[in-house]
Amino acid sequence: MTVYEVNFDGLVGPTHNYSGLSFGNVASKNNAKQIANPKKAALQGLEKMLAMTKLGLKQGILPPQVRPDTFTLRKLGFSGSDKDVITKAAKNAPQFLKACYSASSMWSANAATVSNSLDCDDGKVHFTPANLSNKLHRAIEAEQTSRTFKAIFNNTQYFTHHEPLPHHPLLGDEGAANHTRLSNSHSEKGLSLFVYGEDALSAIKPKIYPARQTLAASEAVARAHGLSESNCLFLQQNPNVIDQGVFHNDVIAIGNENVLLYHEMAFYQCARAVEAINTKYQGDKPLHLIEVSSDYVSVEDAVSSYIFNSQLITLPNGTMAIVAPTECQNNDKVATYLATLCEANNPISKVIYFDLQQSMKNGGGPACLRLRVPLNELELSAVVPECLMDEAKYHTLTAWVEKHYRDAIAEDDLADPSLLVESQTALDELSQILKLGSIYPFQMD
Ligand SMILES: N=C(N)NCCC[C@H](NC(=O)CCC(=O)O)C(=O)O
Repeated sequence: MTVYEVNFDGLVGPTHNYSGLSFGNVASKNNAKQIANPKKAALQGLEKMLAMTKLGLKQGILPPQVRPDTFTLRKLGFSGSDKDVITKAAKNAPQFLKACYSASSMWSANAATVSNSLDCDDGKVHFTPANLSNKLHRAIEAEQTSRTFKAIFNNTQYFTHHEPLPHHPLLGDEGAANHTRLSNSHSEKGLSLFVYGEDALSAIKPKIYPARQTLAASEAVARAHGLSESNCLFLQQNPNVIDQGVFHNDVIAIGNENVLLYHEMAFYQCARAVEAINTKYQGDKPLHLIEVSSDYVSVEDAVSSYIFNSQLITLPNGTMAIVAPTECQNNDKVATYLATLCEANNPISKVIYFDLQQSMKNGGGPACLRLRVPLNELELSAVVPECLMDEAKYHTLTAWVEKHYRDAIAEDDLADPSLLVESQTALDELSQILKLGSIYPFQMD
């Protein structure tokens, strides 16, 4: 049966802002305190989703989380009405208020690790929401992510949902941003490549920035999903590139079916890592391991342009395309490299550029904005259909964004309690558009 890679993009939430929350993510730090445009951010994301459907791909939509997260603020000791909670947090702990206001669930590559049912011992699609333990503003996503997935993929005949791993430094899990799958095609068994930032038992670690994904977490996810040893490979990310701002593997490598595009500095002991991939790969189609030398694209250019955070997609005609941010087009070296790549002997035939600047300024490129969910036709028919994109849904959602979103949010706006009311009103309406029922805590009171 054909398996489609269905990209579920995180719809940008109404509180999108730049708070400099992600230590180790260069863009987040550089753009902190700038004025964000949530309306533009959401429309840029929807544009990409619609374009994917026009290319003939299946496209899903993941609703944003509710922000500000007053439930977390209450756990932190702020009490009274919601208005009181926000006012007190703004005055006494602005850093916590910012964490509870982040629209970071848009970066759905970090929402979960998802395994193709062909790879899992029980023949079901497995989901493990990422605990995102390394950053407070992201760690608070896990609970709602679980609820949302259970609502969208709500058929136990096809889908198995695991709990996020426990929050502990040994078990930091950042989801699919550190997982890719190599295979003849999505419709055949594949090799799961898990890339971790650190192993607690080893001294090989970054020195400046945190490694967010641990080996123990990757192993636990593979175990829970029932992946076989012969179909999994655990590789360490090069700690030196983490220290240059490569906070997830998807900022330095991207895979799709029988192609892996990676920077020569991506992996710890890169030559050995590549040998291990070659040895374990079981497909009979040639595996294209495309190494990008620093002579063509430096790590610095990779981080500023996000070339590896492109989506590598298989088009209906069997060739592949790279969906890249316009920052790549604006960097001569990177644009030249991409043009050359399309001419070379590999399945990649074209580059499609998107303006995703609002998300990019927080370190989130095209690949961060989507979670790959491999689904065969039966599994796809079990997904809540309203969560799949088409032209009509695009128009409904753009109208919804135009109605509810602000076009500017600055740091001081976070103290304004009316933003909470606007956000909840918008999401209440969205959960009805997507026919998801009451998935948000404020709807359950
Ligand atoms: N590479 C992938 N898959 N995802 C990118 C996530 C970007 C996100 N940025 C932020 O959370 C910044 C929020 C702020 O600073 O306001 C992060 O660092 O976790």
